[in-house]
Amino acid sequence: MIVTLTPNPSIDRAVFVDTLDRGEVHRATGSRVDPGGKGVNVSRALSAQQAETTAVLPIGGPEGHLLEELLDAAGVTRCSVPVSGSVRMNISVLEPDGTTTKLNEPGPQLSGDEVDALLDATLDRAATADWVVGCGSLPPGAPTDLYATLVSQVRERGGRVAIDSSGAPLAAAVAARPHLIKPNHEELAELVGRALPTLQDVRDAARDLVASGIEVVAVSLGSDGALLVTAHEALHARATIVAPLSTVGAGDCMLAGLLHGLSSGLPTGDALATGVLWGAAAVTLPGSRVPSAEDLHGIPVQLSADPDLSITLAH
Ligand SMILES: Nc1ncnc2c1ncn2[C@@H]1O[C@H](COP(=O)(O)OP(=O)(O)O)[C@@H](O)[C@H]1O
Ligand SMILES: O=P(O)(O)OC[C@H]1O[C@](O)(COP(=O)(O)O)[C@@H](O)[C@@H]1O
Repeated sequence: MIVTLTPNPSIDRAVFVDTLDRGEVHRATGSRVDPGGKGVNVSRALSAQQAETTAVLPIGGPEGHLLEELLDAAGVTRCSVPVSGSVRMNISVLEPDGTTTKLNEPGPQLSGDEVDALLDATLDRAATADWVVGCGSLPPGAPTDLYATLVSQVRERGGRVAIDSSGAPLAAAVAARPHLIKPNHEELAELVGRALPTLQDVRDAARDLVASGIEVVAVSLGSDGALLVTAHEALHARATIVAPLSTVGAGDCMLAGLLHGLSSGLPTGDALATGVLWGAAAVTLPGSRVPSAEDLHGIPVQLSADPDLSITLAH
């Protein structure tokens, strides 16, 4: 069972336009609404593959009601923690060539009691979980060390904990030594404070983090797939998608597949390949739709234990 904590969930509204011109009126060609937030997406991706998961999240305001309805309709088991502010709405503007422009709101102000209630609800479920995962940005009022606290408390209880965040909350969590982190290329560069133009640069940065006490550093690299580094190996996997539709939530699906593989007892390489497959399948789908079992068919994944480290990464 995988428990996700999303301190700052969202309603994700994807709006489709022919081209995006700043300052102009646009007639959208379509739109869709999905439940959102990184941990929510991890739980959605797991549920869509019949894997056991519970999403812990704050719920407040009319957007909170809608989020609960959407999660119930998707069959995602949830633990809602009532809060006084409203869940945010994040907007993605999608152009036909796959270019995605995102507008993420800050989220509601949480009180200290609301933050404590979120942590307690997550830790209550930690005993029965293979993994506890803290994901996404923090809303106003949540302390920067929220994920660091989650890491220490799950560790104290003997559980395994993964973090997918960015900036200061990720840096604080890393100091508490989670078992796994899943930064993307940009988040890893920010974490280590330098540009990482090649796969070797990414491997070296991930190795430093492993040396600091994190067991698994899985770096998602967009169209370049993902690199997973442990004390013993550096594995690379990728899948080619010719016409990506939407990358929103691809990293969350990749993390869901990786954790599902690890908790099912797959060897690390196969777990990575599962993550890359789920991430690649996600980019073939509109908005932040998560892949079903059928969506995973026919996408070949190349896995290498000895990747060409000299390649320059796409971004
Ligand atoms: N253009 C693409 N082609 C193929 N796979 C992709 C593409 N973009 C993303 N992916 C898949 O989705 C995963 C996550 O993408 P990435 O953009 O790195 O994550 P994030 O959403 O966290 O920024 C990648 O590891 C890869 O498996
Ligand atoms: O918590 P953040 O960093 O604002 O991100 C939240 C947004 O990210 C998502 O989880 C999608 O993630 P990515 O596009 O980064 O893969 C959306 O569902 C949500 O709107």
